[in-house]
Amino acid sequence: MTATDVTGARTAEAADVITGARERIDALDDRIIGLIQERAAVSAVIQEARIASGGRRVNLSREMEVLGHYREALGRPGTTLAMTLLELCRGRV
Ligand SMILES: C=C(O[C@@H]1C=C(C(=O)O)C=C[C@H]1O)C(=O)O
Repeated sequence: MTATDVTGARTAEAADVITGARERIDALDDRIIGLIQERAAVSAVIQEARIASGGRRVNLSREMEVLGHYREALGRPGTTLAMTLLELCRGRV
């Protein structure tokens, strides 16, 4: 397969731009995944402390704050993203 095949570009110049930009996206995705894993670890500390104190794993008022934060920054899809993040961090409710 040629670079143009793989990228969908019709010229070698466009294929070069796409290949370089895809490398940056892959690096960004690795960082995003690392940040999500770090978030989940911090979230687990909070959840374990609350459960050990006799409380519940989930705190809905805090989750509303998190959802609002993402919605304000990213619009409607931000809410969907935040819901997925919450599920990754505390499991399904
Ligand atoms: C981390 C917490 O516990 C749970 C997980 C949350 C999260 O990952 O952001 C938010 C609320 C809670 O359901 C918290 O209360 O802050």
